[in-house]
Amino acid sequence: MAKKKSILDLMKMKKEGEQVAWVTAYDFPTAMFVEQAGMDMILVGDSLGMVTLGYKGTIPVTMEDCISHCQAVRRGAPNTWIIGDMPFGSYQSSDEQAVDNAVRFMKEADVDCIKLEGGVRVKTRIKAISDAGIPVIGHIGLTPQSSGQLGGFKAQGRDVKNARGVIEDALAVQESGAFAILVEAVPPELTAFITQKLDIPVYSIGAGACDGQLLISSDMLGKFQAFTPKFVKVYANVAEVEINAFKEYVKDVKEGVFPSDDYVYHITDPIEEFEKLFKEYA
Ligand SMILES: Nc1nc(=O)c2c([nH]1)NC[C@@H]1CN(c3ccc(C(=O)N[C@@H](CCC(=O)O)C(=O)O)cc3)CN21
Ligand SMILES: CC(C)C(=O)C(=O)O
Ligand SMILES: [Mg+2]
Repeated sequence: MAKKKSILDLMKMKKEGEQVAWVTAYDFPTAMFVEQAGMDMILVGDSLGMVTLGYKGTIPVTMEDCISHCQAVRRGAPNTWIIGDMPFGSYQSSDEQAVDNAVRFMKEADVDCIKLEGGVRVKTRIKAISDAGIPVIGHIGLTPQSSGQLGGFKAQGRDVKNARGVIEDALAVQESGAFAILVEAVPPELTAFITQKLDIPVYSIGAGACDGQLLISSDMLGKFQAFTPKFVKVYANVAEVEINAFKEYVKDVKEGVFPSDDYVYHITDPIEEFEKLFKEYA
């Protein structure tokens, strides 16, 4: 089994040009499979609200939801770098609130670092959490928790005015002490510029080439049916596999094909003894 990565390994990978591959996971079995596949990191995204709980967005997700999913993922992937995703409302009020909740992720869920959304406007939050000794990943570009302000889940930085804002956010994240940054849904030209401008690793979800790539596991496995962002490469159709299996089971049950003799427990006393017992109670 591969040794769990440290922050130094991630820095070294950037320096040596080795790409970092990561996905989201939300539950114990997926975490096990991801670790067995040799993934570099796992994000327990607040996207769990959409892909495992069925919410329309990430706003309703609570600290308790995140902690409980992080715990399940840690049990499944004890040797993988795990990122806890701070949910909406867990760092918006104050630096103190942000530190308290980041500490909860570390103490209660044994994550390796936390991620939070925003650039310029969360500078003091990133600094406060970093100063508490907790590694922080920034998250800029399309920030789903503020999709209301962005007018929906819309790609960012496509015009020069908006791209300036993304660059300012990237600089703010690095200055504040984050050890890495995730850029979501911006054009590859902008990501490339940010990657050569910053010293810290730059990772992408839907933002083209840089130091590593993230995808939502449910999207790449074909398990999320509400929508599929343009940037998702679909590697499997797990929904189809599951639906077909459930259909077959329904058919077997209705037709009395299941359970056949292979799927029952056999008696250990002679049948005559059982018949006597049944007669006694008949
Ligand atoms: N399952 C899942 N996968 C994701 O990648 C994901 C989530 N959920 N939830 C939170 C955010 C939202 N994501 C998205 C969603 C849509 C686009 C997208 O391609 N938007 C279109 C516009 C759609 C519209 O017209 O509103 C675009 O061109 O920007 C990008 C990222 C990424 N994140
Ligand atoms: C969309 C990604 C980057 C995320 O933050 C999540 O999965 O919650
Ligand atoms: Mg998130």
